[in-house]
Amino acid sequence: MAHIFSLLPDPPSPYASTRPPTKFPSTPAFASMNRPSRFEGHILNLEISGTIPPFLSGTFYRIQPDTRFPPLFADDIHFNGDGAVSAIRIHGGQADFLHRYVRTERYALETSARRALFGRYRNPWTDNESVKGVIRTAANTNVVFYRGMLLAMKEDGPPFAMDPETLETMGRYDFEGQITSPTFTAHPKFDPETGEMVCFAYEAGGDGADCSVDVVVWTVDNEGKKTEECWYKAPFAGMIHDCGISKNWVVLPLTPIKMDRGRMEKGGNKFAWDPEEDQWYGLVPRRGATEGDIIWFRADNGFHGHVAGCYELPTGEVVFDLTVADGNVFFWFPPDTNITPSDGVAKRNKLSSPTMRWVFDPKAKKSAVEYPEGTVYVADERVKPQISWSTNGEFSRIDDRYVTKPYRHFWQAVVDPTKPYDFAKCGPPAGGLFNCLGHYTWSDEHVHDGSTPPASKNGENKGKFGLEDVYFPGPTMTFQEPTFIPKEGGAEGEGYLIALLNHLDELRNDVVILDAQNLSQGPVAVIHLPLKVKLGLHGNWVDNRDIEAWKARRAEDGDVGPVQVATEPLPWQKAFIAEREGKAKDSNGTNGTGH
Ligand SMILES: C=Cc1ccc(O)c(OC)c1
Ligand SMILES: [Fe+2]
Repeated sequence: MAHIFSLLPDPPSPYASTRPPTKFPSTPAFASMNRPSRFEGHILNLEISGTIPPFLSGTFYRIQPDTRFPPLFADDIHFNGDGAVSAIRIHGGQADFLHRYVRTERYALETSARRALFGRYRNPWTDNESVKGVIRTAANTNVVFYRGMLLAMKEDGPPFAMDPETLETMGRYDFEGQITSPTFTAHPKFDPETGEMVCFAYEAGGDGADCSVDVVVWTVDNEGKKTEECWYKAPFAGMIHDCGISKNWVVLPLTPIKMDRGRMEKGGNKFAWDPEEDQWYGLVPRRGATEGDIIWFRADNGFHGHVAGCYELPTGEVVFDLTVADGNVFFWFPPDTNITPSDGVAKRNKLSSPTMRWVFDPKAKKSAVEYPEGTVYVADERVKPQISWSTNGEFSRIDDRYVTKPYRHFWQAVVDPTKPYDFAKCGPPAGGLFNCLGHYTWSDEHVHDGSTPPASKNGENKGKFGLEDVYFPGPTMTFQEPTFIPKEGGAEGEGYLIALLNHLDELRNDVVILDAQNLSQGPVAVIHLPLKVKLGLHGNWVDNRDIEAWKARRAEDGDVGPVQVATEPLPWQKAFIAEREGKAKDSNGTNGTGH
């Protein structure tokens, strides 16, 4: 309940215009579960209902945007908030909590100024002059355990390395100088057979804010050495948020929300939804690729969610499963014409978001098409989903030991609008009505391990394609992305599911742990947080043995040694500095030898 004083207008004051803004906007982007929390801290021994299996020993890392200063623009969006990482440590049936911001460059500068300096989401033309040339990422989308560090990542900039134990930020990470692109994905994938990390970046050609169509895909091997790098041209400057990897291929879903430099220079949005544009899928070889090896497959308009599985059929075709919504999920990036943002929210809440299976043929015929920014290699035939499972969820996760392989199980945060919702207590469901957790099991004929034929192709094949096991906790709660915890030595999908639960009435979070094979029976344990960590994006479970083993390897006398963070500005920053110095010389005339 808002305190009465917060409802009053600020009294007139002669000083009001000389100080930075002191309040967050009263928009939905800053309300309910998304009202900034802005704390850091540690809680020893959280309250628990039920019983955490005693053999679970590890940390559930999570990240959420949590804006620190009232934004420069009152219509600012959730995705522009500063990355804040939670670590829920589980050991011996007990749980502790640690929560800290990622110390990005943005964090440091805004702290010194005690105010917001960076403007709109991924639009440097809206920034304070003093931060031009600064890496502006908020590192707020994923936290990935990588070779003994925790990488906080957002797709508009490089990752930042944190200490997995203390959550102290060590600095920007450039893979020991091997990766210096301006942008880097928040969804790298790990090949469980080879230990390789396959990762990519889009808008990667220039300074990371110039709407370039350059896409790059890398592999970093099990020793941390970059072994593959290949650059491609996309048909337009859109978003490529997640990816899929099979043994030999990478799939890059290009979503029809489009950047426009002219719009950005005028202070507008980074992206606009284009309802007329296709959804595209780039298929590239994982090894030895050259620019012309990409095949861009086109399909009817749709909005990509997150990827479940990706693998190859015995015939060599590539199966790619992800949720695809039938409209603009990011309603805050409306089309340039013909729609008002409020229209957008209403429509978003009516979208359906099934899990679609696409099957791409690496031998598909393609043509080189000349685009203004370069050659794009487009498949001659359009594609359709092979099947569409009406799961109506998002944030698909699988048993990560099955990345690249035929898999059977996936889990999602699920929207079931037929279940009761207590609007009086909760108001509109911030972040979407993800009121259920779902476990889905593909039936035998849809697990193509070589023993069963694929389903009919390119049909309008909609419905259920296996078992559904769904948990609905009640009318005042929604879920965030679930993460699978494998049971040691267990078969695929045997283990637990862990997720943040939002109490929309109390504005507080719990952490639920469920038997991954039996969600509908409800949690085996609920860890109660005494506060709200907000709505976040992604998380990962890291076994304590991995944390300990890497701690030893990263010690001064360990075989790998301490993490080496970036020591030099990125190439785009060096070019920016050189250009600025050049301009300064030209304008003040001190360079007498100049041209
Ligand atoms: C789909 C999630 C998504 C995509 C782009 C982002 O910048 C982001 O920030 C939190 C989140
Ligand atoms: Fe994501």
